[in-house]
Amino acid sequence: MVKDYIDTNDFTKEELLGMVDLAIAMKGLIKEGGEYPLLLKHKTLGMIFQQVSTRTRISFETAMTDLGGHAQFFGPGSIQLGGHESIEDSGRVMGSLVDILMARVDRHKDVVALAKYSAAPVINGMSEYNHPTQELGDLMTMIENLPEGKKIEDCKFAFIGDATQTCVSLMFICSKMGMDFVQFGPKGHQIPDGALLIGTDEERAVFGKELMAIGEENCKISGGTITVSDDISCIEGADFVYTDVWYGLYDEEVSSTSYMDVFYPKYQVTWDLMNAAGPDSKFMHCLPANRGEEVVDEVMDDPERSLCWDEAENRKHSIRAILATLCPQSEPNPEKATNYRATIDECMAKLGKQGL
Ligand SMILES: NC(=O)NCCC[C@H](N)C(=O)O
Repeated sequence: MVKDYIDTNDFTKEELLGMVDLAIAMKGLIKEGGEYPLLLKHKTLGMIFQQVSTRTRISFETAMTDLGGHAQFFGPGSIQLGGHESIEDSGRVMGSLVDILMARVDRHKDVVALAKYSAAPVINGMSEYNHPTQELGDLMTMIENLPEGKKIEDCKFAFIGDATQTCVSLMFICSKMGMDFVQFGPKGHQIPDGALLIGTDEERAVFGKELMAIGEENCKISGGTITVSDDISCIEGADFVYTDVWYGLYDEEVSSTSYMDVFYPKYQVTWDLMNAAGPDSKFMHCLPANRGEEVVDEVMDDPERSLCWDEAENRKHSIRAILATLCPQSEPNPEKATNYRATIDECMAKLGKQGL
């Protein structure tokens, strides 16, 4: 398995499903009152955030505590990546000070560089390109809520609205799993347009084609399909209907047109839209939501068909599994440590204190 969790395309379908199995098992163990699985006792996670975060930060920090470890928070502005210290140097230094790192970055290339130079594994906590920890949590939520008689590869997934990094990420994981993925969104904001990515229209269009090519490669192996359309009939039969904000963390850099004019009302998730997918379709959202914009309250708060609260909780459960999978564990070796223990005892005795 690769060292870092930067992109789910670096993992096989089986490896990703293995992490979901681990996540569901640890969630069950803790919920049933079993002991916390202290798999990362004394391990430290360094968390770098160049963008704000609620779910991701809390999930990582809580997950480390649950596993017996500790998390350090470096908020926006507190650590430079490529400022007065180069990313190479920060990666080398931080990777030697902690056991595992996560970073939510302004630019995807920075989390890639961090991983290259850090000896410790690096987890991508979201970039302008993708959001792989959200992917695993969402896969877990779908697996826990499969329609009766269906396997994950039998399911259809409809993403409504803008081709955000969350949308692109869901295209990656759905195509990896062999699902039918649909983006129902307006032209100019579809995945092949590279809508959320930074750059000129031409650069984004080239990048959008590359994104589609990655998904299509996944489909060749998995048997999945990818459809992008501005015709609502494309969402018919969807088991999961997902949306994200129309104006997110990275849009300030690229968008000046009114997003309401582009998306409202056609791409708002209402009961009519949910029922156009099917009477039993389930609603999902990575959150935070702009209620009354991309989704109406009645859908988001529906106790039967909205999964978005379970989905938010599953961020923690899935991140626990990612950490347990990637963070190196220490093998205690009492015999080898004997000399060091004797020296420590001597030093402590000189200080008039108790040794080990
Ligand atoms: N659940 C999350 O981590 N949400 C992060 C916000 C994603 C949204 N597409 C944004 O860029 O603002």
